[in-house]
Amino acid sequence: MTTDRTPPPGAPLTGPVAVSVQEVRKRYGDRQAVDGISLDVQRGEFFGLLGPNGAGKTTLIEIVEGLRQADSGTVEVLGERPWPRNTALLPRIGVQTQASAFFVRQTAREHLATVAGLYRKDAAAADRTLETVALTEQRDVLVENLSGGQRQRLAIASALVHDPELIFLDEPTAALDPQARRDLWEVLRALKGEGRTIVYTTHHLDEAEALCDRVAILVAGRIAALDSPHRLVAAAGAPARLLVPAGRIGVAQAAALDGVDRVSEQGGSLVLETAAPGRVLQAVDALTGLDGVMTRTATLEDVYLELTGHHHGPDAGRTPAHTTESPA
Ligand SMILES: Nc1ncnc2c1ncn2[C@@H]1O[C@H](COP(=O)(O)OP(=O)(O)OP(=O)(O)O)[C@@H](O)[C@H]1O
Repeated sequence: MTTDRTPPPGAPLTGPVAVSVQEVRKRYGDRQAVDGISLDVQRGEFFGLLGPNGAGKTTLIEIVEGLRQADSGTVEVLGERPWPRNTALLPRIGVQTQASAFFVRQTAREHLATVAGLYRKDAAAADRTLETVALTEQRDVLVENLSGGQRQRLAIASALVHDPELIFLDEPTAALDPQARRDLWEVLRALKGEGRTIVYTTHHLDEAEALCDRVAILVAGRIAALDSPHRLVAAAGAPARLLVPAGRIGVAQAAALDGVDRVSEQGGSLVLETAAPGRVLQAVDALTGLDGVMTRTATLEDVYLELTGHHHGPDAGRTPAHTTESPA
């Protein structure tokens, strides 16, 4: 049984478990791809699996999906063992992969109706799912003529058309332009809103932060962190940065402000690092006013880079991709 264990950090205190992974290991030759991973995914949860290339995400997911056999450990999916290959699970799970295959000479609707037929679902299920992923307008467009974003949505629709309880999505927003990515986020949020459990692999940390209830960060086959993005960021205790346009206050003056830990000059701004942004903002306000002053707070990407060893020092947070910016 999986329900009598202490819930993982950030998880609801009670609640049914969709996926339970206990001490799972998988070795390829001398490469320990998965090295004793334990985690639970709650039903209805949007769970992110993050980690650098080669961290073991795909191997773990494929073990959970029943596509690979673990060397040791136990896995339960919707209360069942996925290995040996458990066909009773197939109608209950949906899988979208980077290698999702399409019937390219069919229209979007024909393609989806074909997939629906494989699960003994009717064409109405295809129409409903096209609506869910906002592809109704493109229903009569040949798959080969769909844009990249539309194809990604069709791949998700193909994983959804049989109405699964649990969905595995592998980098569904890879190669999408920013607007298409944001549009897809709305589709994914709607899926969660329907109560489905989603296991989500991505290299986009902003996306994980925006969508996931909890994330596991894998490093070299082990879990380096597992919690809600918010709690991971808060626990990391990374400093906030206040950016004051250059020339408004001097470096020494800024360094002397109560609560300022470090001051540097970067790209036309004076950057004040602090663990007490409220206090420092007040002090800056009193000195020069807050016009043009920006704050940058730590993000999940900062936590990730710290854990995965790719943090390039205190300036890393200056890159917009690493930070959220908001007017002070
Ligand atoms: N079939 C295989 N045979 C041998 N080694 C493998 C096999 N599959 C994966 N590996 C190795 O196991 C390790 C984990 O790979 P895995 O694909 O699970 O990582 P990943 O986190 O999904 O990476 P990515 O983000 O690049 O998809 C890597 O070192 C990989 O080279």
